[in-house]
Amino acid sequence: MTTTPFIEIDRVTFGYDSSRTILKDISLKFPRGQVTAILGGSGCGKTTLMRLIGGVHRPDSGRVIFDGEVVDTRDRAQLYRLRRRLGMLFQFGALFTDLSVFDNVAFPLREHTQLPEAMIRDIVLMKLNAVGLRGAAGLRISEVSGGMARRIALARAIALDPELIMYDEPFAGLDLISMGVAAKLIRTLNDVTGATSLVISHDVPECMAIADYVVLMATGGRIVAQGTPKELMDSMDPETRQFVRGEPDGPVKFHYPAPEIAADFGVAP
Ligand SMILES: Nc1ncnc2c1ncn2[C@@H]1O[C@H](COP(=O)(O)OP(=O)(O)OP(=O)(O)O)[C@@H](O)[C@H]1O
Repeated sequence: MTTTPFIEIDRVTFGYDSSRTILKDISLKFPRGQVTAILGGSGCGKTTLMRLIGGVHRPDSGRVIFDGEVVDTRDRAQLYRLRRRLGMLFQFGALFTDLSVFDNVAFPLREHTQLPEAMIRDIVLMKLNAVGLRGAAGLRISEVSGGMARRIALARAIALDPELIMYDEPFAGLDLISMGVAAKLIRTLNDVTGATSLVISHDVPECMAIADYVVLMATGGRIVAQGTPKELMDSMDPETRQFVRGEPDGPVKFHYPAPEIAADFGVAP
């Protein structure tokens, strides 16, 4: 087994405009074949990090290294090759509502390969089978539930056998059972396909249950802690504890700084 990370974020700083830095001097490594979860509150820069890995944006400084190759957003040929090896599941990964479940999963295969239709059929059914929805191939998107839609989007994301699968908030808006199904699927797909997975989420228990390695990220892309789920659960660091245990107050305050409550309501303290 090689020790070279599949993805390396090397001292990356990035802002959408010069007035605000979203990620500041971040370094991370994602090992091949593992599920890494990046946990963090809303707006801390998780999706931005994923976009940088996908070559959507260019870091202001630092490098993103994909399987030993520095990602260069100006190199169109490289980007095309890179994206072919990448499956991205966005938070609201839009399915084509006027197409059937089957045609949604077949879409990337028809777009990116010259495979004959008979082979596309076999691959689509295999991918749908992997997410437990082979029987739903003929349904229209309007006929499926939210949890099913998420699984169809996943089948579509793995249609081209990506080496890296990135999930943006895969558990958002799912009920507990669908959440458990989604979590187990991410783990299983990673293991059976030999892919490397990156899960971006704020659902602590689900990520702790399936990830090999967890990174805790705070505002400004600051890395609070990283380690195995067990290491983080056992951590005595107050900020890490607050994060993984979901305690409302700790070093990160629940209340935005405000005057004393009595002063705001005009009553004597
Ligand atoms: N295209 C954009 N242009 C300008 N600012 C953006 C853009 N996309 C995101 N931002 C800002 O960058 C910051 C980080 O956003 P990002 O989506 O990476 O956070 P996140 O951790 O994924 O949050 P969430 O969990 O809410 O999706 C936010 O303050 C957001 O408003």
